[in-house]
Amino acid sequence: MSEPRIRRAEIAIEQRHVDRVYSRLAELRSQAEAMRAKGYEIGHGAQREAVFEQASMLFERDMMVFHANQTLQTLDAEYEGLVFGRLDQTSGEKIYVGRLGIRDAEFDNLVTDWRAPAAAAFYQATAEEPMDVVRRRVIRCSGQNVLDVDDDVLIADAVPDHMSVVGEGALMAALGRSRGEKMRDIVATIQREQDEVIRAPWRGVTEITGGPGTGKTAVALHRAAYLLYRHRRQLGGAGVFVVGPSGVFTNYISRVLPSMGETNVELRALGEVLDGIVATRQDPAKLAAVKGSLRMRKVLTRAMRDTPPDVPDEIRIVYRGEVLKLRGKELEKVRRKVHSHGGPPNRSRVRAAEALLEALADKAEENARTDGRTVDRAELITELGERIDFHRFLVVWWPVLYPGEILRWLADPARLARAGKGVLNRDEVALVAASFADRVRDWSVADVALLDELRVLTGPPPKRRRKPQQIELDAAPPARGVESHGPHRPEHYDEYSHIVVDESQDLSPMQWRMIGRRGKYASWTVVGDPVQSSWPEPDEAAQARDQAFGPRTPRRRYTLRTNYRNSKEIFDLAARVVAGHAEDGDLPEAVRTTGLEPEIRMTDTASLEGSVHSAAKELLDAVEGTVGVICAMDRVPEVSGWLTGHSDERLKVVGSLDSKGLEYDGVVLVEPTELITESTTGRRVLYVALTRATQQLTVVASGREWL
Ligand SMILES: Nc1ncnc2c1ncn2[C@@H]1O[C@H](COP(=O)(O)OP(=O)(O)OP(=O)(O)O)[C@@H](O)[C@H]1O
Repeated sequence: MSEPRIRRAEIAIEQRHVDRVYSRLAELRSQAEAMRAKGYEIGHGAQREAVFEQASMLFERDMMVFHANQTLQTLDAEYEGLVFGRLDQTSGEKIYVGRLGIRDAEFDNLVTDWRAPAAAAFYQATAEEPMDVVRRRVIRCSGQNVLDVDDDVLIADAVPDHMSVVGEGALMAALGRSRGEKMRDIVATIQREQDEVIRAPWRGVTEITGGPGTGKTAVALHRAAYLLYRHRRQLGGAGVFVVGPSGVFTNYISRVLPSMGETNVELRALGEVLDGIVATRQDPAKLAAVKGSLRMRKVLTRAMRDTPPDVPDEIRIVYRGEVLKLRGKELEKVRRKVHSHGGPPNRSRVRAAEALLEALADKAEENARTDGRTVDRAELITELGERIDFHRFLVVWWPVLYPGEILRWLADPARLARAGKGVLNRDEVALVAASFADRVRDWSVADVALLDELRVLTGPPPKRRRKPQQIELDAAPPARGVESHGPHRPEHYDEYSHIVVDESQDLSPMQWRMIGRRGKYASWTVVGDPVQSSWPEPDEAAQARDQAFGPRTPRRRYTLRTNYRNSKEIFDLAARVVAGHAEDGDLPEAVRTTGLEPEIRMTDTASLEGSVHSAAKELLDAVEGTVGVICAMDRVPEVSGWLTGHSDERLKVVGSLDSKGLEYDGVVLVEPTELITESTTGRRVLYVALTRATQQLTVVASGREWL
């Protein structure tokens, strides 16, 4: 038989199995639907029963509906590409590998979950170590239709006469396909070195390093799915937290875990870690470096303890016909004394009241001494402590402190200089104060870590009294865990069982502290590439990172070395640009060639707009998937304006720092020299930008310095 006929015959064989799987899936679906309907029936019946019985029936109803919903949700999430692999073993046995395990009515395996130990050989077997696998087959489907198959023979001598072998490499085919707006999962083509990291033990700290495009993000997300499958009891309840650099990035990766049926994972950008705030604005690099440094702890502590603006600077209170007064300096001394105990100010009002009363008693004693009188100190303290005018003064003099308010105070350079004495230099004070001066601006990403630090330093504000909540007995409570927008957790939740940090090389020390607070009991997976780091103080960040991990052991480290994203032609240019800023061993090896060299288009400033416009148009015509136009952060609004004429949804304009972790089929890189000069680690930022393209890259530049 000719190769195309063999291929068609093999596709037909797999189609028969895939048909069996989907018809079994339809059966399971209708069983789950029937269970849900039965659950609701119990609920309806319950409305007519006594309250006690009602409660237990409601519980049963909720459990049934919850399980049925969960099954339906999983079945629907895994519907696309449900079966993707097949192993033929030396024993003659065959195993189908897929997104979830499915058995037929006789409990025989139709599909084995990719995370199950029985499926490990699909990823780990090689010709050197075949693990009893004769042929490994990747099956590519669209919906329920098998489109293609690709085989690897691992034990050539063991191939029986009737066994056909087709195709040449599912990986290369997958890498060559066009990219969409959202990242795809890679379950069908995970490579051995990646699989080892995905299946590494869950305890302790697992570090994944590697150059751009080596699949670090993909591996970390698949690891989260794997850990939840294998260790659901230990990790599922408290939950997994995934932190990425920006909202654009978390949106980009948001499809991967749900496509593997995982909804019990919270995905947040660094600007969204603190509940109630969504920050997307990036401070200029120099400012972000000051705000992110550990020195800010001292600055914030002092700022919080300083006298708040607008508090009264005198107390006058009449006690038994005599006016007792404490003025500015005396009041400041009392404030200092209260803070010297170190407790959070929002928990220290009672202590503040006591200290004020003591100071007033001292004052009364001082006055009395000059007149030769005596004062009953205890009586004075009790009497004044019950007075309404004393309490009115106390609440304004020792106000509840809110983190945002304290940061806004620091717009006053004199106040910031006091808080930053010996810690920040004059330029830094001016820079930081100016950034808080603009009240209309929302918080920046770097501010979020400062707000979180202050949240802990100030302590929780006293709770407002609320009306008791009405409990509606006949309203069906939503079953926990089945909402479409992920799990509900209490505010400022810090009990995650596993934390995944992506692009960790860019976390500032203050950001490490913020994430560390949420991982007090967690094991960690930390992903990064030191060569892509835009953080200027790596040692300080490493120290803060170690503190975040705490005593967690063991620590294991994996390095991924193959760049799956960029063509060799594109990566060679990126490697040239970063040469001298990275050790050779830190750069990955790109394995795919396209024959398309990146294009460097020289232009002058006046023609820049036209050149960018036409380069973007050409790439949109040339590639099937997305096109990213990457420029310096400051230029984003301008470049977006240039391209408003392009109505193609595949086109995106993105600032250099926001391009971290993303990828496009075609990239237009605007004025590379500006990326180098916009920060102290600019050459690395340029390296990141140059490694975003999977197929074609056009650099539009008015100079050659960057080369
Ligand atoms: N085994 C694989 N099979 C198919 N595609 C893969 C595989 N490994 C990685 N890829 C693809 O390579 C690209 C790069 O992966 P990913 O974004 O995870 O890399 P990264 O190391 O996080 O890169 P960066 O550091 O540049 O952000 C993605 O499109 C990913 O789907």
